[in-house]
Amino acid sequence: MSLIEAQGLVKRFGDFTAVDGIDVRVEAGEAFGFLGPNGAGKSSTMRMVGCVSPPTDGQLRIFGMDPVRDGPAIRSRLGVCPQQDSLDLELTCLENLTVYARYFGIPRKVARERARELLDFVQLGDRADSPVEPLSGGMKRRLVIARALINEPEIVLLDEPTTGLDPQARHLVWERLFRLKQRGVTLVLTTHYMDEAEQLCDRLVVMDAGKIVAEDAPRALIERYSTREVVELRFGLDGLDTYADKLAGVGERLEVLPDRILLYAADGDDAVAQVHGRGLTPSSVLVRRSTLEDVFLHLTGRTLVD
Ligand SMILES: Nc1ncnc2c1ncn2[C@@H]1O[C@H](COP(=O)(O)OP(=O)(O)OP(=O)(O)O)[C@@H](O)[C@H]1O
Repeated sequence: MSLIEAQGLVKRFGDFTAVDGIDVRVEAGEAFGFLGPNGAGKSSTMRMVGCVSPPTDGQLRIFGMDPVRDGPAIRSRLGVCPQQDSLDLELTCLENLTVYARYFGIPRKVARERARELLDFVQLGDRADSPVEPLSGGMKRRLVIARALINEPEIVLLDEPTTGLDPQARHLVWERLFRLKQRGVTLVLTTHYMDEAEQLCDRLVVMDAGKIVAEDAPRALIERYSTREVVELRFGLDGLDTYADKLAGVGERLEVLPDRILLYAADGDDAVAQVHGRGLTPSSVLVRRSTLEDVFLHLTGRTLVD
């Protein structure tokens, strides 16, 4: 049995359809991602899975149960890290965890022991008795992860786990999430960062405008929808379409963005030689590996982050 199973899942707000008939299966022990730009319907999906927002239509089963009928039973086995940290700023780090533990009816002594272990796990052991307010954004995010683990959940839902964090803080969060996965916890996360999706997810769905446009392992998606390498060419901002016409036939495909042209080719250096062979002199040339951003661009014609 899959831990999460959605079929034709729909969420509407009035006339607006935020989630438009998606099919998803999440298996035990995997890290599963919803990748898409702002407004794609990722959070709305997570809120349905978290049993805080009832589906408008379709089927949803979590641990084989119905989120509307069996919400409390499902929630007792879920850990939730919402997009907004929602910590109690006046309490200490430890108290934030022990107070949260009460919602699950965890005995006080057990809660305190677990809270201390979890604070160590997220590298906040030395902050147990400090107030939350002065913590950095990255520390607060790790505290929310610790809080989400207080009921020893089988699935942890993470809505944009590193949005707003600096690179170093993001890496610390990623590293803790890797550890969690190693412990056998199933992770379900949303992100609009393609590097986060590539780093963390075993499998993901690409979402756009409420629909799933592709599903697979990150590498498999890149192999299917992009080329091995990409050449980024800059010529100044004007006349990119004219340059694109002159580049017809170089590489397998090209995309014109507002500030650059992307040439998709198995061999980037070979493509660059062809660009020069056509008498073109870009102001900058960058050869890089394809990413999920290229997959998204190919599937939707738009970039993930504007
Ligand atoms: N309670 C609501 N009432 C009306 N519209 C909503 C509501 N919640 C979400 N929406 C709309 O549904 C769409 C999808 O929102 P959702 O938050 O699920 O997207 P998302 O992919 O998670 O993006 P973000 O990263 O910005 O949260 C958006 O256009 C949003 O404005």
